Amino acid sequence: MKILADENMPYVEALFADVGEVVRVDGRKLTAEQVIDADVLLVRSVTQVNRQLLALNTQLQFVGSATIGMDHIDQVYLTERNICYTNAPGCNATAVGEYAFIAMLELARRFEQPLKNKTVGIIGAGNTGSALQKCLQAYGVKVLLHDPLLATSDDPRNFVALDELITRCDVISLHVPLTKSGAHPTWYLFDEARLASLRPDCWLLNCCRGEVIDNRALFAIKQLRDDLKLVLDVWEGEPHPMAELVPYVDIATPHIAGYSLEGKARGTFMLYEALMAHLGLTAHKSMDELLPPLWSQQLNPASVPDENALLSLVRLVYDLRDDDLVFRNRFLNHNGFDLMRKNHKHRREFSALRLANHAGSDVDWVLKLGFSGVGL
Ligand SMILES: NC(=O)c1ccc[n+]([C@@H]2O[C@H](COP(=O)([O-])OP(=O)(O)OC[C@H]3O[C@@H](n4cnc5c(N)ncnc54)[C@H](O)[C@@H]3O)[C@@H](O)[C@H]2O)c1
Ligand SMILES: O=C(O)[C@H](O)[C@H](O)COP(=O)(O)O
Repeated sequence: MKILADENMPYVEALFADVGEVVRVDGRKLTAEQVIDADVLLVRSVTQVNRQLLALNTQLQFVGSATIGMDHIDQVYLTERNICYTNAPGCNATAVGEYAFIAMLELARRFEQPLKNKTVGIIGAGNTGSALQKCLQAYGVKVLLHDPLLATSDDPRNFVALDELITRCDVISLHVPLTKSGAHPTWYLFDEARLASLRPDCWLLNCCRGEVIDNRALFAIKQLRDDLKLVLDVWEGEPHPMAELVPYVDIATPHIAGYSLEGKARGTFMLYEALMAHLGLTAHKSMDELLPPLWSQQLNPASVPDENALLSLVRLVYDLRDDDLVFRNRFLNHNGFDLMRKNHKHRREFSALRLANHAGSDVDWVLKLGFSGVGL
């Protein structure tokens, strides 16, 4: 069995080598000729899996994408061809939730506006939106949710209309899939009119797909409104972000919000489990065997963190400023965006750090954020 796998997907050999021959490929440049004799295709968000890519292949039986987003997979075509396909829902949700939370703490410090006093609106309350909600609520920040699909499901949470969320929220974080059709399309959800309606001093974060915000309109509005603060991990037209926009973005990264080692390992592992099920085999490997220990696994904090100390604590796990700096220095280089993603040193999630022997303080909320505890 020939397994074609993106070169930037970790742990493929560890999990798939005894299922078949693993061949690594550059997912962005993958051609129909390379796919001709593949039985299994393991991709990331940069590979368009469609009629054109699979034109020469008659034996493909399984496509796995180690991502949450599915906008690069032509699901109708794969169904037509009777090819089994899957993604990895939720694999990097914690990473994205923690990224957005850390980004808010960074803005709070930089602009001297405590996060604790703000109301945060989450648009799209699925896996990544809920992971952010968990962090914010653990820290005691007021959260409003907008998700028209979940609002009409049996989800017990309260949801508000989009316009109400925009009117009431100081911070807005986007967590929707990119869709162009259906009852609630998200393509340019934040167009010129919506951007213009953001509250004074609003912080806008996009960790889902670049095209959910009209980037030209965003650039135009930033010329007029210095009060808006922006965190963009995703960009319209990746891998070529709009160069003029970058200097106006307060935290800018190359689509790596989901790049925790745990998230990446979980993504590959979910595909391993799905392929084994598809082949009728038992998945006997475990994800825990894959992850190395954190450089420092245990910390004995001096006091329960206030917002500044909390930021210092989360920076131990992930210093977002490093990724922002690298992005500004390199995004205009040839192939810069993709190289930053390829060479990204995946961070760890909060759970990799254990807080120990805390002197009788209430650390419950820190644990609820996702840190582990020892002897607390
Ligand atoms: N930056 C990154 O590294 C990164 C990582 C993971 C996911 N993503 C992107 O984020 C998206 C969301 O991920 P997720 O795991 O939360 O997905 P999810 O499917 O768990 O949740 C998405 C939610 O959005 C809701 N939704 C759909 N249309 C909406 C609309 N018009 N308005 C409001 N809500 C709407 C859905 O009902 C769903 O609950 C993915 O599709 C992917 O494109 C980016
Ligand atoms: O949809 C997703 O899961 C994310 O956008 C994911 O982090 C994209 O990363 P990639 O597959 O391009 O490595």
